[in-house]
Amino acid sequence: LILLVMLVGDSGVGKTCLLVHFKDGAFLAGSFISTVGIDFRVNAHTFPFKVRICCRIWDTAGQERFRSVTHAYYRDANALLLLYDVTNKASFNNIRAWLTEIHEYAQQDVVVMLLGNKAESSHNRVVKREEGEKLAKEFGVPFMETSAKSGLNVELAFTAVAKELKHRTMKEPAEPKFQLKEYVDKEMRTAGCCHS
Ligand SMILES: Nc1nc2c(ncn2[C@@H]2O[C@H](COP(=O)(O)OP(=O)(O)OP(=O)(O)O)[C@@H](O)[C@H]2O)c(=O)[nH]1
Repeated sequence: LILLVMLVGDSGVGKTCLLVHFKDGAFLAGSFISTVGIDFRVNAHTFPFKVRICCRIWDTAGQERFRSVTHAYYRDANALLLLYDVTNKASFNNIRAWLTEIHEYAQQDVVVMLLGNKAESSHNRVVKREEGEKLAKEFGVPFMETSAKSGLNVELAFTAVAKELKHRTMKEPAEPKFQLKEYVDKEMRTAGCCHS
């Protein structure tokens, strides 16, 4: 069984960098090369550490002109990591539009998680953490801030989604239902990484 996780959000919010960090543990510095259409990055073997499922992660293009390509893939996605950039207000304001699209094109039970990326760049920050939290609450999705540069919550974001998908797939009635939001909150409290 292959589960499909897609990274979506405006161009330049850091989707490719987040994935590269997760995969290679390194920040992709230097020039910004925009993703063209759908880009396959990671295959099944990225999750052997804690979660034994196969996850394929797709990095999508944020640019408007590739949107129709992305739409076509939404319906196959099991989970969507929706990113905005905390140093770019427009990318945050566009989250509502992204969520509307997701509701329109994705599967009804798709797992969505909102990520405020570039959280380490405190000098350029224009979106407060509380704003992200509020928006996520409004739409009933889990939220965390991440940084592909410092590595903040990168592994947690992917692991939490993978765990949720695993629990859904296993459907073991004896086990209590996995609560993605509670898991994320707990992990962040434990790590003490809530404040950036
Ligand atoms: N400071 C900081 N910069 C970041 C971070 N993540 C990405 N960047 C920078 O943001 C720019 C865009 O990153 P990408 O990962 O290519 O963005 P993308 O969302 O994949 O863009 P598209 O492919 O066009 O959709 C690059 O110049 C990165 O170096 C981060 O966490 N912190």
